Amino acid sequence: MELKALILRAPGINRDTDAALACELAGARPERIHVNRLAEGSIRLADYALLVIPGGFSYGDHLGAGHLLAVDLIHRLGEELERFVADGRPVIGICNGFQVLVKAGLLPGPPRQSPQVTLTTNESGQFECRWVHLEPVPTSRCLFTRGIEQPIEVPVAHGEGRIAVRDEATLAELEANGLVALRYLGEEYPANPNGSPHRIAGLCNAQGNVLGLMPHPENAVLPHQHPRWTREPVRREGDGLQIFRNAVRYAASL
Ligand SMILES: NC(=O)CC[C@H](N)C(=O)O
Repeated sequence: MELKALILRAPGINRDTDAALACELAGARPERIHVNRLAEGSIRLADYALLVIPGGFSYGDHLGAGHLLAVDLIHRLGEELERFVADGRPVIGICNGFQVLVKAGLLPGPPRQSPQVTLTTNESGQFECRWVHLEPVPTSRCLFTRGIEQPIEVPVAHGEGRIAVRDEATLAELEANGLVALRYLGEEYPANPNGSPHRIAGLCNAQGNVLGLMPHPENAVLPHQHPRWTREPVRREGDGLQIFRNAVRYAASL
């Protein structure tokens, strides 16, 4: 049976069709659903195998990117979301979606009273838009990066992608618990586009079924999306597709 992926829509989210294409290429059936349809109960999150919170500028990035959509989700759909995560179903938040998951307390999770981790303005003080190299962390618990052994190339496009942690102990805890899923391949700007400590590009939860990342794997699924596609040996597909395929494969195994 074909697995259904829920691609969340909300005011200002703009990469939902890209995320839908990535899910489709990975073998799932994407449905782009507005947050209000879920909140009013006409659509149930529990009927889906996979949840994607795409990138964009939800609610105009007011009060900090992802903040208002996080508040919206927690207040209107908090229990459903927590159940979805507890059931082990895959959730991926991309860029603005990552910011939403962090600000909702779902990453690194479990929800805590006082957040230890947040995402804030890039060290450069400006919006950063370019392709970057990412290395999956082999010791991570993340199900989305399993089996990806080589660095991957995907684009970034964000203004608030720098991980900020409460203290060094929090950072050490993220590392020790296998919650760092992806790193930028290079410490210095522009390889590390936002100045995140430990080159962190993506975090997962302790169960490994929730991944948030600043880069956009959904924009690196087709060979010709790569900026050098005419100048390098022909690719079969974009590097980012592996992440979606892993999610679909895992969801099918549940
Ligand atoms: N592409 C995105 O999702 C951008 C996220 C957010 N609006 C930022 O600028 O940081």
